[in-house]
Amino acid sequence: MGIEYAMVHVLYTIPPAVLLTLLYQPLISKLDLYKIGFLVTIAVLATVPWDSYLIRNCIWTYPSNVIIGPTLFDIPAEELFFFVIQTYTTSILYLMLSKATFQLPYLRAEPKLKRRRVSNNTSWRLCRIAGQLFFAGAIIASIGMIRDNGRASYMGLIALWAAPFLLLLWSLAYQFILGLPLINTALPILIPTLYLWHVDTLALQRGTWVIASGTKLGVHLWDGLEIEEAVFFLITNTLVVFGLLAFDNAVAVLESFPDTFRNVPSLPSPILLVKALLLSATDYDEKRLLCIQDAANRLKRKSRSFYLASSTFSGKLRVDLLLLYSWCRVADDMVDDAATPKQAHASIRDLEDLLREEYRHRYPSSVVRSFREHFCAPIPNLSDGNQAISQLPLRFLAKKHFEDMLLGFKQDLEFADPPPCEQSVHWPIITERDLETYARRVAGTVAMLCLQLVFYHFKTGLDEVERTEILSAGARTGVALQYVNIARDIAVDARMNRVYLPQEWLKEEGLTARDVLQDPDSLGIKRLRSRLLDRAFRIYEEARGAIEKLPQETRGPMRVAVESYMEIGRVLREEHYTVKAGKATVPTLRRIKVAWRALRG
Ligand SMILES: CC(C)=CCC/C(C)=C/CC/C(C)=C/CC/C(C)=C/[C@@H]1[C@@H](COP(=O)(O)OP(=O)(O)O)[C@]1(C)CC/C=C(\C)CC/C=C(\C)CCC=C(C)C
Repeated sequence: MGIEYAMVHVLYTIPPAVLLTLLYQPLISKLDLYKIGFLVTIAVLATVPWDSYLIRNCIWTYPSNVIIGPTLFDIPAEELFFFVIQTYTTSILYLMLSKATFQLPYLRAEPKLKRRRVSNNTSWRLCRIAGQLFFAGAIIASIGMIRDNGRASYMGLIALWAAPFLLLLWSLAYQFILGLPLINTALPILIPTLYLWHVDTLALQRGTWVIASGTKLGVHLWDGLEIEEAVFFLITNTLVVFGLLAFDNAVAVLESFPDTFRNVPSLPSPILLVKALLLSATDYDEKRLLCIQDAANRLKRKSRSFYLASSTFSGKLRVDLLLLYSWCRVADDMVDDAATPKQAHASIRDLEDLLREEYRHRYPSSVVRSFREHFCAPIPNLSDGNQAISQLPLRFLAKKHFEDMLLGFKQDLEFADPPPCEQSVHWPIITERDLETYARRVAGTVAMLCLQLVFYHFKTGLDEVERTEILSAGARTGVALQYVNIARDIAVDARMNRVYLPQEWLKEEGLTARDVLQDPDSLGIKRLRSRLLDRAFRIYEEARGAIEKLPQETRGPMRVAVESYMEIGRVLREEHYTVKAGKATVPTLRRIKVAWRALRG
């Protein structure tokens, strides 16, 4: 009896597992825990028979003075623990590295057989077949190595054990394995592999475990590391990561196609996961995928705050928030970027028509699909982003919020162009009340729509009164965010002949709207900006508590969404700050710190 193998865990495998757990803990979700549990169970079940065979046939052995004693099918307890801790640590690392990636857009619909042309998707299919041939070849070669019963036996046993699993996982999840960024696929394999190569070198040198000499090739990757050991750790980490990718691929299918997979539980059963993986890529709803891809690209390009926040949301809520963002962003840009006020008004009319049509046809659920197809097809004058609305669960989103948002955009158009002379200033924001109404329309509505999505996706157990209170706190938070937005953009808005600071306030400072247009950075205006920020933070402080009444899974992400935007307000209160494209921004590291703190609550 000895503790040498146990010490390998104490010194080398447990510390990284603990460290990664502490780092990832604020982000961990129930689905992550389920995923890890699933993978660890499969890893143990798949490895025990194989490892027991190797030990019983003396292909590798453990001197009795290095292990504590208990065994299962001749496998020492320390070895069993190795399967668990390696799978666990590699899984946590994978989860950490994949958190920021929104995976759904990596699903690709493939054309049906009749329509196949040489395209990107066809070359993917060729890659899939090439991979399948490679793994099938490895199986055949491994059988030969084992039959020879010589120095390649151990290598053959590794390959025969792993290659069928790899073949299966590759065939089911090749889209994710090939398509996701290397940081999500190669890195979580390579980092633990290199680390375990180092640990293995130490263990082999000390004789903690021993490989029988007649069954190994005798090739060393470096001094002290047998090639079989190197391949073993590379393959086991690949198996874990491919397993996780297949799991995520299945979840992505379940989340992307609510028409095919209805009422998906938050922790889908293994059978459901397999069903999702078996759905042929030729049956994917291509239009929906395009809408989701388009929304994800837009968010990444347009908003650093909401992009970071979106990575903390998960599941279908994340998809719907993206789609909502996309619609709001495109609608706002259509009005702001219109060449003439006439065109801007026409855009608003188009958006009103679209809303009316979407709501009119949405209610009978049997026709949802056909209309979804209709509205995801290009509509004259409306860009792809507008199609996002056709993918939202509109039955659970009040039409009035969208209408009010458009009313807010109409208010934007009330700023005269060219700027009016001082006496005839008839711009929309005269009093603080006007400002609040405007902010409620353009941002309070966004908050209420986000919350309605939360109520749709989660069982909250809240009654009508509590929901109304939360919606109202959300709307106030939206107002606070909009005030920060206005405080940040005084100069940018002035270039568009817009002054959102209430004229009453300007008057108190002895200023006019024209002064803002001419010198948006003057001292008086800076004072008004501080006043606006004070209002924003007061409102926010009063309302933010309502987040804690939301379902537990959404509290942290909601805090991140609002906190990372309010941080812009904190930056504006400082003496010096970074400005990008004329707008104050929060430096990346600070943004991450804010998100981290918000997640911890
Ligand atoms: C995580 C995630 C993907 C969230 C998406 C949130 C979402 C749907 C945002 C839409 C934003 C948008 C483009 C709206 C159009 C009107 C508009 C411009 C509003 C201003 C947003 C600022 O965006 P940005 O800085 O990119 O705009 P410009 O460059 O100036 O054009 C707003 C400031 C409004 C944003 C308001 C919210 C996201 C509401 C936040 C409140 C909650 C989520 C509720 C919190 C809950 C409780 C209970 C307190």
